[in-house]
Amino acid sequence: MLLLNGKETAATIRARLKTEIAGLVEAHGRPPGLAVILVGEDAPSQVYVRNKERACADAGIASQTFRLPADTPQAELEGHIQDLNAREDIDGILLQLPLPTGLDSQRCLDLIDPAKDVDGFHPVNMGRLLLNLPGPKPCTPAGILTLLDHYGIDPAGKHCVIVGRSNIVGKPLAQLLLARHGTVTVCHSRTRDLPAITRQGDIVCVAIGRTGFLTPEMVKEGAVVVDVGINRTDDGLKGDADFDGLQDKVAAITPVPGGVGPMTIAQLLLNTLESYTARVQR
Ligand SMILES: Nc1nc2c(c(=O)[nH]1)N[C@@H](CN(C=O)c1ccc(C(=O)N[C@@H](CCC(=O)O)C(=O)O)cc1)CN2
Repeated sequence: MLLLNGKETAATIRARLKTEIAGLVEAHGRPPGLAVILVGEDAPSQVYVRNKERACADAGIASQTFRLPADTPQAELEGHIQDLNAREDIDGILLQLPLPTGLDSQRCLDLIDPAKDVDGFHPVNMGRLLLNLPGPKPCTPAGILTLLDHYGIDPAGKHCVIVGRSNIVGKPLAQLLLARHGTVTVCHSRTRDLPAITRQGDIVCVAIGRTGFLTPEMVKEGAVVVDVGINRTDDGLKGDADFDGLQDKVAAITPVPGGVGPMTIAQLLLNTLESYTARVQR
């Protein structure tokens, strides 16, 4: 069984980016700038944002986090986004999701300048993804593709089964795998006889937020399992896949923690660098 080590792979990418960014700062006189907006007190989001801040600092990206209270009015939040759209030193804007109840995340995402949309969630960039045009790719799905590439796992011709149809993971992942010539099936809460479908998967990606949901009976011998779930349990962080049970059956699997999560952050740095490069070359 091959362990798809996202922590190590992300570290390699981040080291390369650090060198590249140092050269670009010399050439252009300023570092890439990332603005992160974090609204409310969601505990996992605080962890993810802190990890993003640390990764940026290490790579030489100037990141600023705007921490806003959970009762921030929609109009005020939208005002912040518009201010950041106008700032020359900001190349990327990221709105950490989920937002507290009562705030309309789609309206906010729609407002982010597509050229600064380092999450790739703006409808224009989602459309570009669908059409296979250049543009920022959502960080988790793009990070998964980079991880598969790193280990020489090519989705071309493979049956890729995705469990979960979120805008952040399932849908964009389906497009990226399709663009890489995978045969893609997206399953969700209304899918009938899910195990019969996951058992067909050469690559099975699970992103539904239920601890240990994907069991050995649900995958075929020699499948590749990509676990996107991060569930906080009394036994620590657990994925959506039963890692221990699957180990002896699969050809490769991502761990949680240390699998897809660190790749999400590496991809954010890549997207920020791309946005910066495009803006300094205008
Ligand atoms: N604006 C966005 N919001 C959210 C995204 C996103 O891509 N953009 N994705 C997820 C959360 N996420 C990024 O923000 C994210 C998830 C996990 C990790 C990570 O480093 N995981 C570590 C464990 C960290 C821990 O919890 O202790 C791992 O798996 O090893 C980074 C980013 C939802 N929101």
